Amino acid sequence: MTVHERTFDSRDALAVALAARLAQILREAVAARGAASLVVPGGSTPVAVFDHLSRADIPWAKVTVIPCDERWVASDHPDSNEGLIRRHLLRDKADTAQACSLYRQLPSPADALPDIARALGAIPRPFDAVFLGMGEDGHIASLFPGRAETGPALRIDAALDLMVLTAPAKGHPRIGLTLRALTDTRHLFLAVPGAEKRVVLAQAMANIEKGDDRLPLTALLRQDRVPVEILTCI
Ligand SMILES: O=C(O)[C@H](O)[C@@H](O)[C@H](O)[C@H](O)COP(=O)(O)O
Repeated sequence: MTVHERTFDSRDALAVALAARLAQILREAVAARGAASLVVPGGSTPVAVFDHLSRADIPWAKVTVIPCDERWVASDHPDSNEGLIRRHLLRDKADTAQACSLYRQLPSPADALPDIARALGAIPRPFDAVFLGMGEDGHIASLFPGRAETGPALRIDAALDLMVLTAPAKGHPRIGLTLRALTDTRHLFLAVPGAEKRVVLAQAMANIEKGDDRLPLTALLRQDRVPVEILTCI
């Protein structure tokens, strides 16, 4: 377990710093390997980061952006994470970047799993950067506490990259990357904006010592595949 934490005075200061760090990683990745990959979260946290990052001078045509998870809706649906990426990140200087869609026009995520797994498998690994948010219930991506699907998806040694949430308590069915896939990266960033989330982060950290795995966030912090760079703000 390796965790580095930086605290910022505001959400925008956090977004500016994270966007600059991601831009540097992507630029260096393209220079070194001719291509770059970036996994990003949905929700509200990434919007300011995307807006700043979309203005960075990067060979964006060589960059592939992958949602860490997706709600089972088309990209023009307001709840779509791919739609969020296209509206806020793949514009301005970043309009030539590639988006890897985790959605297919099929009845359920399970129907599309083989095709999406094939598309994801075609992206060189490890990813260059994974950027995650967190929920106040300690979830990351679509790895929710207390859900039957989460246990197998948190096993780092499991040979699966994707997990499916079929009948969520509320909202849409989902598909998402497993902890194994989320940690198969050169750099991993976790944004934790606001006092409430910082309380949950502290609890997740404390749970490591207690061997309490109820929060998926604890499994992310405890793994030793990649250091977790945490950015927090009040
Ligand atoms: O698809 C999603 O909703 C995200 O991948 C999810 O895991 C998100 O990171 C958290 O729910 C935090 O969301 P906020 O940034 O809106 O607090």
